[in-house]
Amino acid sequence: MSSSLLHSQRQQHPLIGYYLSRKKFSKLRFDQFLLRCKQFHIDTVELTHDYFDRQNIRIPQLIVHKLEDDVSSHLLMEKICLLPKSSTIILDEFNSISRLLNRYEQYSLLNSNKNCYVVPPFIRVTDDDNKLMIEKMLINNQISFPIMCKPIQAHGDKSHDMKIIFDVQHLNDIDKPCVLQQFIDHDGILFKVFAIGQDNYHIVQRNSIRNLNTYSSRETISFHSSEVSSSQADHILLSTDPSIIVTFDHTLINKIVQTVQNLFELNLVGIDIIIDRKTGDYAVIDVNYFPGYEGITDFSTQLFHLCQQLLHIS
Ligand SMILES: Nc1ncnc2c1ncn2[C@@H]1O[C@H](COP(=O)(O)OP(=O)(O)OP(=O)(O)O)[C@@H](O)[C@H]1O
Ligand SMILES: O=P(O)(O)O[C@H]1[C@H](OP(=O)(O)O)[C@@H](OP(=O)(O)O)[C@@H](O)[C@@H](O)[C@@H]1OP(=O)(O)O
Ligand SMILES: [Mg+2]
Repeated sequence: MSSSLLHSQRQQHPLIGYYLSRKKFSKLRFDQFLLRCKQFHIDTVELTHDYFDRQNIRIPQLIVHKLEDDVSSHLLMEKICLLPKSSTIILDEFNSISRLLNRYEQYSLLNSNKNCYVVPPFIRVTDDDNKLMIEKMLINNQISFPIMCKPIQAHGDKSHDMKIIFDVQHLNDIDKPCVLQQFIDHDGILFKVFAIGQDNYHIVQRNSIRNLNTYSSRETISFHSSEVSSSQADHILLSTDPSIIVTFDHTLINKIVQTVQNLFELNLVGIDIIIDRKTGDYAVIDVNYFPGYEGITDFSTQLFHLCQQLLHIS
């Protein structure tokens, strides 16, 4: 076969572009996804901030990304936004992702369609709000202590430093801007729902913060989310009672996933759910785009199937 023919055949292969941090690449074992693409004659290319500035490049039919909040990511994002909508599918669309980047907006959107779940009551605190104003907002929104203080920004390095505040006297401990949210006792069990496209999700159970109704100290507790809800978490706040068993209703979770995915229009999404031990309500406490998928052994295969589906190839 002549080299020019080989070249033109190669041009026929679909092309997937990807942009992930080194850490994310290795945690997801993304090399296995790339290998699968190769086996199925799908070309892949790692995107760099200047990829689209180069001559004679191929435009990917699909882009898989988890862009960071840095200059390279921003430059690349600008270029991707200029691509014709009809030529490239973006996994996931920036517009969809932007709906959850601010925790207050994320919770407000969740609140707009909550027929199968609740969102623990929350308020937004800006740099301009003083203690008195915050106290008033808490009362108006029927939020009682303890409360969670979460950075307003939902993703990135500085977004996972949390605090639990136990009384009004400690309201000065909050870091603004933030969201203050009612702490819900949930028997120290968290359900992480990892979706990979529509109608394909996995439920992973993790340890979480124990019930605080009998917690005696009023001192503010600070922690990083990963200390309490990652698979390796081992924090004094975690539930240590192995006799507590929390079961969940599959049908309800199914409904929650569908509702949340439709609201945010995301393929790669993680939804964190706790069950209120007093009311039995299912509370959505966090929505993450392109999460870690830890515990999902064949993530690369499932991502590959999603790409095939989106590209209409099999
Ligand atoms: N309203 C709440 N009531 C009780 N516990 C909560 C509440 N909100 C959060 N938590 C606990 O705090 C942890 C971190 O909260 P959250 O999921 O909002 O943070 P995050 O930084 O967005 O986490 P992730 O790393 O999963 O993105 C949860 O996993 C859960 O254990
Ligand atoms: O790395 P991990 O496995 O902890 O994945 C976490 C992921 O970090 P990564 O994207 O750098 O992997 C986080 O992203 P940023 O908010 O920091 O952007 C966020 O999505 C967490 O919810 C994920 O934890 P999970 O919900 O899956 O437990
Ligand atoms: Mg989160």
